[in-house]
Amino acid sequence: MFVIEAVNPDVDDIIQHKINQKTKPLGALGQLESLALQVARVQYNGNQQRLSSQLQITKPTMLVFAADHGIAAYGVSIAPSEVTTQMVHNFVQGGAAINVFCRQVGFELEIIDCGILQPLTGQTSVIDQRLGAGTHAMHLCAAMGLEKVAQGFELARQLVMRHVAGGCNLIALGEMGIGNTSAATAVMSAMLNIDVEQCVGRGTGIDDATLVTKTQLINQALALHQPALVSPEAILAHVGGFEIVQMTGAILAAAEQKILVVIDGFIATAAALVAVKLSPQSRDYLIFAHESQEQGHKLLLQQLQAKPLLSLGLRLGEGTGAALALPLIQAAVHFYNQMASFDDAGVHNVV
Ligand SMILES: Cc1cc2ncn([C@H]3O[C@H](COP(=O)(O)O)[C@@H](O)[C@H]3O)c2cc1C
Ligand SMILES: O=C(O)c1cccnc1
Repeated sequence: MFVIEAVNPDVDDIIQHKINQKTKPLGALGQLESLALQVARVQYNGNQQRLSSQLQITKPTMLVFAADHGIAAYGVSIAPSEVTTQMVHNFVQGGAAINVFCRQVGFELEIIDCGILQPLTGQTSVIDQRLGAGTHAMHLCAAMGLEKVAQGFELARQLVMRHVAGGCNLIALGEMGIGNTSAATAVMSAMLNIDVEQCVGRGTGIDDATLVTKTQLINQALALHQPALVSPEAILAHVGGFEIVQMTGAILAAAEQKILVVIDGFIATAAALVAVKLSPQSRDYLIFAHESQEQGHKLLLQQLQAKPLLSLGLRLGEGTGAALALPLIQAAVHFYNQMASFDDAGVHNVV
């Protein structure tokens, strides 16, 4: 369905040489160097002619996908599902952490209702891409039908294509959905065939008793659907969520459009895992912003061979870690564009 090409590696050596010739000891900008290489690979895509143009990040856009989860009614979170809608309202008012950080770093922010329980009433800036009023409780029946996955992918693709047509060349993905660390855990466990106990965590900060319930319900869901979990799409349908589906679609669409995608925390990384399973080529376009506090995130990142830029002990989601990573991505772009080479600066004799 998505046509995704890996980045063309033909000018990789030239890019790496340019980075190596900057006036600094070899490798001294650490992870910013691999980040600059990644941005340059994506933006030049093997094209010699393009090498003379500067790297640039244009209209960086944070897409926050919101949805509710049936399992949230069974005691897996610190908050009830109503808080999802309340937080979406907060996003619209500009008062949430993601609003603050997006304003600070220069991200455009767009909120997408993928299926919260109670849609906001009246005229709002929220994009309506609803797949339902929350998913079904996954430990009792499939979270959604398979057709919702295809529908969600297509809605996300149209959304990303609109942004690319408007001049955006970097998107970041965040989410809001009470209970969605449960869905992301189930997706991770099913995709990787790893025990739930190794994937599950405390989400927004649940206590020991709630963690026991959460683990048990996720195990129950996976046992119930086991025979049907035959493909990434089937896993999304049975134990995923509307926002996880649309984040997966947005990643695939961004890779199709050959633009960079910044991945936030555990839930967004679970969507990235599904996207990379569906299209290994999409991995080239992904920047992993941070390692969150969620227990399974480290293992999930390892499985994707991802080395995140930040580790701040965040456990919020919303795209907050991805927002905070934008200045680092810009720093990589700026050093690549602006730093003098040894020849330019007349600096020599560095071994
Ligand atoms: C007030 C509030 C604001 C949030 N903003 C993001 N999340 C985060 O917490 C949820 C996932 O955690 P769990 O699976 O434990 O419910 C998601 O909505 C996520 O974005 C929030 C959670 C709360 C309570
Ligand atoms: O890592 C995340 O994305 C995360 C962790 C806890 C709660 N919400 C999101």
